[in-house]
Amino acid sequence: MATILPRPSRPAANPPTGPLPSLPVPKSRTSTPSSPVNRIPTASALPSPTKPNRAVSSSALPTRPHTRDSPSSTSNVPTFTATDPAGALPGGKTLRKTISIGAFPQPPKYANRITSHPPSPLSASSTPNGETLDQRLHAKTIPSRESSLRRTGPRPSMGGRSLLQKSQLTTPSLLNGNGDPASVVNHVSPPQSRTSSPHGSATTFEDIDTDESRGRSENKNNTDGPSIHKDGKGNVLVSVRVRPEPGARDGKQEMDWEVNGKRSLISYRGREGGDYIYDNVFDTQDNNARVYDAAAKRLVRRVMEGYHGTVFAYGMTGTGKTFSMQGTATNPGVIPLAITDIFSYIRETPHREFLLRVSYLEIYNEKIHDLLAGPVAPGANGQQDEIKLREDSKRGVYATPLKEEIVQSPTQLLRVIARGDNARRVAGTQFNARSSRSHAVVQIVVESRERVPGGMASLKETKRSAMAPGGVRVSTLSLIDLAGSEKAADNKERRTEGSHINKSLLTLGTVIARLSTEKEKPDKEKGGTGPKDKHLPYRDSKLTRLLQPALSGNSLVSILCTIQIGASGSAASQSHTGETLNTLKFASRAKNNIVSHAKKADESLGAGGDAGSRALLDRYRVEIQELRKQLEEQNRAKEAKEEEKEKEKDEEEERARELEAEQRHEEQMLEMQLARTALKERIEHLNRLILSSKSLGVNAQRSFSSMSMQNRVSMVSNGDFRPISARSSASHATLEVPGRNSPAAFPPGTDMGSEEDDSLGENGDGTASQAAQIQALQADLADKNRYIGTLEKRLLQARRSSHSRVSMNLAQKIAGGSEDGGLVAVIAEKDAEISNLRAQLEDKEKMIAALTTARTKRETAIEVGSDSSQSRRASHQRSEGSSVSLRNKGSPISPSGFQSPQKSDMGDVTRMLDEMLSARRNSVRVVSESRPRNTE
Ligand SMILES: Nc1ncnc2c1ncn2[C@@H]1O[C@H](COP(=O)(O)OP(=O)(O)OP(=O)(O)O)[C@@H](O)[C@H]1O
Repeated sequence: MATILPRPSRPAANPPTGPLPSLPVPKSRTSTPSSPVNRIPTASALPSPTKPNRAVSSSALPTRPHTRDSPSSTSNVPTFTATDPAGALPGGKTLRKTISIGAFPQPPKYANRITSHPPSPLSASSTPNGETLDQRLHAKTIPSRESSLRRTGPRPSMGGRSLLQKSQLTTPSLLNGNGDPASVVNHVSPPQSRTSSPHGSATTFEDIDTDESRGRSENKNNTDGPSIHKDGKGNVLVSVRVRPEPGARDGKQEMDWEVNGKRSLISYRGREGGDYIYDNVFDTQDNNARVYDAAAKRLVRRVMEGYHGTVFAYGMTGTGKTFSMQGTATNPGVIPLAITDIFSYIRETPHREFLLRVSYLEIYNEKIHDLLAGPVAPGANGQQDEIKLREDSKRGVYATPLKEEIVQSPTQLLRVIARGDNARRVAGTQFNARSSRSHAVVQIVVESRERVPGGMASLKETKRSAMAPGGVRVSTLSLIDLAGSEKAADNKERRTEGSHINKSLLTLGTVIARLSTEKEKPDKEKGGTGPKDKHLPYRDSKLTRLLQPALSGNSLVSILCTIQIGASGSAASQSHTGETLNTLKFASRAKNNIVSHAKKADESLGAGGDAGSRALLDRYRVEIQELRKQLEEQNRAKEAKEEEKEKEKDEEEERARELEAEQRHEEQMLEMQLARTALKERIEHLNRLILSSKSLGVNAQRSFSSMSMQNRVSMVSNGDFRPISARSSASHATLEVPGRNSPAAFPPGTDMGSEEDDSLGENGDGTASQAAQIQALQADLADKNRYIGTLEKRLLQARRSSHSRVSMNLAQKIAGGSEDGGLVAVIAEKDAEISNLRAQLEDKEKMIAALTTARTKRETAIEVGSDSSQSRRASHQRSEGSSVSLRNKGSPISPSGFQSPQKSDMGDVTRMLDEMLSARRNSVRVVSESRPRNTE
């Protein structure tokens, strides 16, 4: 009789250093097949029909009739009866600390979620016939437990225990319910199923389980059915699934076996037989959805809440491990259903944000391979990097380097896993045409954190605030499909694989068995140092090393053991029985020995430390922040650059405008210079003319004097005095004619200017003077023509240079009365000047014509005069005295024939010149008035 003593919880990562203890002999768990009656629950243990909760619990962990106080089986066939038949220690002493999966915090009640949430994104992963995964699940009718295998009539031990009603036994699930939202709503877990941690907090040692309490639990179980989990404490959820025998008729199972799903019981009445009761027993009729709902669903929920969780399938080759974990398109297994639930949970938890990453490895021949690594790159020697197992205080044991893929949808996650499945090593064996030759481990790392109210916008710049308000919670769901234990195969390769598989499974069994041994050893026996002393051979195989965190209690664990029961007398029966019993023993040991003290993962704050560096969510959040900042900086830099560019462009435009303005200014200056020069020239010229006129005034008097002499002569001769206008007698042109004094023409002592000489001519008779005047006028005319030509040329040039600009801006300038309006005025002035000069030209031409005419007439008159003088000379000789007296008086006597025409010609010319001069003066005055003063 063994006594289970209290055992302290074991740290997660504390490899034992003490000597190897001997292999466990679970005496305390041996059952006595000879007294099975005692292990069978009494009628009182049957669930009460007055407890409707039981049937609607989604947790509805199947009845676990604890029969640990029943007579034990033989030492060779340990059963679930792990307790001392004597019951608890005196005084109700706590014997061990265990946690029931049934006591895991329940998932939140989402009463309306079926109706209020959008369809699952998994709908993308529809079956070939268009069904979605959910649809498939809904369509699948969960077989009644009444269809459990019941081989024979009621055994004495089962007494009058009646079968549960179908409605009570159907395990409702939010995923595989009957599709009626109302019924789904009602199918929430009963409150008693989460007594230990109602709000999903860490499991605590309040869940201490004692033999005594177990005994009570059993009684309760017997009365309350599934509500046993209210108090019933298991440390791990262990389920056994029976694979249908190919070709076996329903109900015609091996006579030695009884599989009772309702009671979660498997009984074997053969040699070394006994009753085995687990958390769940699935018979051949149960489909994968039912298996998932009962064995993994709640664990997956807990993982989403922050617990580590491990589900693994264990069993002999060909018994349905892969079938249960992966399933088929129409009967999805634990992995796809877990994925569905993970994303459902994310949808139902809007106040948190999640990041999922997945890795997939296999342990083949004691080597770890990354199933997601893809084909090995050429040149890599045909081998992947060797993947090693490492351990740290935060992560526990982990494989590295291992590819992790971030996934965002169920479809994506399923695809990744399908990719890994394809890479997994399978081969045909004696028992399975497609036998998994490796242990396959899917790990889904779930990171989650509280959503930041107000979204990212409210996040400030610091990293710390980027983490606010809570830290990141990291938990891991490990879904493991172990390779099947098998007997030695003929094929060498299979033999090698088999030996590795068997060795690792054996180590797993040893570790689990030793957990029990260590647990049972009092501290004193172990040397008094507690858990440090125990040696658990985790390192003996990669599998146990990888499973170490789960087995040592850091994780919630659900073990699905698969068995196959052959028909009596069949070969399968013979060969399977031993393996099946081994599997059942393994399950029992695991059930009793693994102690879970799994706690909700801490929420790591900040990016420092291991946990922080692991939390991709944090890293990404920080990275997002930093990238956002970089983006903002880049935007700012870009804006600044653009502004600078704009400024440069503006400056360039400004420069171009200034240059243009400068050019325009230069042009204007040039034009003005030209105009100024022209005006200066003109002023000089006109001044010369005016001065000539003035001097003509002086000369006119002189001329007048000289002419008055003539006039006097004429007055004397004919008494007719006609004053001659000083102006009329002189042309400005005479000024430019070089003077040739003719003293003979003027009285001695008279101050005669050179112009007087000109005006009087060489001969003193005005002939030379007129010719000179004509010459001078012609020269003046040529000058003026040149001047006009120059002006016209310059004007043309100026016009050409500013034509386009002026024409463009003319209207505006005129309208705006801008300063450039002056240019127009200048042009207009120049036009006026040109027309004025033309008028002058015409005047001069007229003057020349008049002078020419006058000269002609004068010459004619002179000729006539010379003829008369000859005759006069003759008559003079005749009348000598009279003529001398006249000459002495100084009174020239003009012969009428000579004097009259000359006088008339001169009058015409003088009048003409007088008119022209006055017109000229007027025009000069106008021009000089309109000209700015500074042109001087
Ligand atoms: N519960 C079941 N219902 C129907 N078919 C099943 C069931 N379990 C297993 N099978 C079938 O049995 C065969 C072997 O199953 P599976 O490959 O899952 O076994 P296994 O335990 O994974 O074997 P191994 O360890 O060799 O990989 C498969 O063809 C599978 O479809």
